[in-house]
Amino acid sequence: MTSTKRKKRKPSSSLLSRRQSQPHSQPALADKPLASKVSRRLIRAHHTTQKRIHQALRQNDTATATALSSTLASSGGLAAYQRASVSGQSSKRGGDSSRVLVDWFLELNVFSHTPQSDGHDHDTDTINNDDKPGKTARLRSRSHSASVPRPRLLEIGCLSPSNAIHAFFPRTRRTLMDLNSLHPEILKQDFMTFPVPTGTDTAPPSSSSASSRTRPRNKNALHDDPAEEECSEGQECEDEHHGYDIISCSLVLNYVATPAGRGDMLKRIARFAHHNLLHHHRRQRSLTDNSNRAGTTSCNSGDAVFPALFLVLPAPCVTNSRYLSEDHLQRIMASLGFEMLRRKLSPKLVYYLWRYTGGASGGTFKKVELRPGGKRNNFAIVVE
Ligand SMILES: C[S@@+](CC[C@H](N)C(=O)[O-])C[C@H]1O[C@@H](n2cnc3c(N)ncnc32)[C@H](O)[C@@H]1O
Repeated sequence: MTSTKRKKRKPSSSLLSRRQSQPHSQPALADKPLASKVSRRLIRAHHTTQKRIHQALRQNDTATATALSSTLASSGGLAAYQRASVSGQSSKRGGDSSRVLVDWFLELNVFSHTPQSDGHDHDTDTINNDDKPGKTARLRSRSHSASVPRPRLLEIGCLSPSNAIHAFFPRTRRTLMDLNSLHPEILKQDFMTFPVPTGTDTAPPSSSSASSRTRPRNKNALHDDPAEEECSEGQECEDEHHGYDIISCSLVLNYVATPAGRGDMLKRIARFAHHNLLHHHRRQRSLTDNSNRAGTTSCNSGDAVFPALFLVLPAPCVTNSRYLSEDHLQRIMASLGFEMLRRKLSPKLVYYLWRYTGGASGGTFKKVELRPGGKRNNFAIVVE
């Protein structure tokens, strides 16, 4: 008897390029996710080819590197990879890793309320026009007092500004970036060349200069955001110089092709966190001084959490690697000044919330075999 089973066709590179449309039009594609097998295959192939390109370059084999790069480009390149990742993020597939961060923030009392069902955090959203005044006022008074600055998010490797966490960080409080921007709000920016906030070891720079140094204008932005310039004279303009309270790096570290490149990314994240920590210390000192003068006590639950890093990796990177275990990752993170606050392991992903304490133990971490075994992967992080 002949089998009537029909083989599913792989999407050809021409199909992928047809699906690839003009810049910033991809969010519409997220509505039509690729089949999960297809997206997994695409993601794996992209990672493998990138790794081979780096290996070839290391061996000065430019011919192979060029050939591999054009293969990657002809199969859709980064845009196809991102589309496959967006498919993985679709709610039908249980994607959007940021929901875990939202749960943790609510649990840690970083936010005292859930955002409105319209997806806007009315508590902090200064650019919302169709808000009912009464509701906004109630939420505001429940949460932020004038002395508690609103937290700011930096998201590395962002595919969409509509994930769960974004409802808590309105546009004026978030910087979203990616090597390839899929949305006008997302900066087309390599995090590794994004300026570290200045004044890391000194007093904070003046608001206007810091603003231009730490937040390059989004060339893709639809319009300038007036709230960015809203600090009036004499008012402490926290957001202009305090950097980022939470850095999200979800499924980005594993995108970096080399172990040393991953270490460099973590080191750079630590520099951003360090800048923010100094700000928190300064603010805490001034709050304590004010409280002492007024005979009151003040506290902010964000101070027990921020600056922080939300890190998400494919689970096998830590559960089944020859070169990285969770203990080893903790040692690396401690060397950079991070302590683990929360951790969640799902069958596919591992999520972490790390608080930056500033107490970096230092040291270097080479690629050393920790767990031998034929069925293990080679994911590694090298800190030099
Ligand atoms: C698998 S996607 C992850 C998307 C999303 N954060 C998630 O959790 O599903 C990885 C993204 O990281 C981006 N990326 C990798 N290295 C980057 C860098 N140095 N700077 C900015 N974005 C980067 C890639 O362009 C890609 O879109």
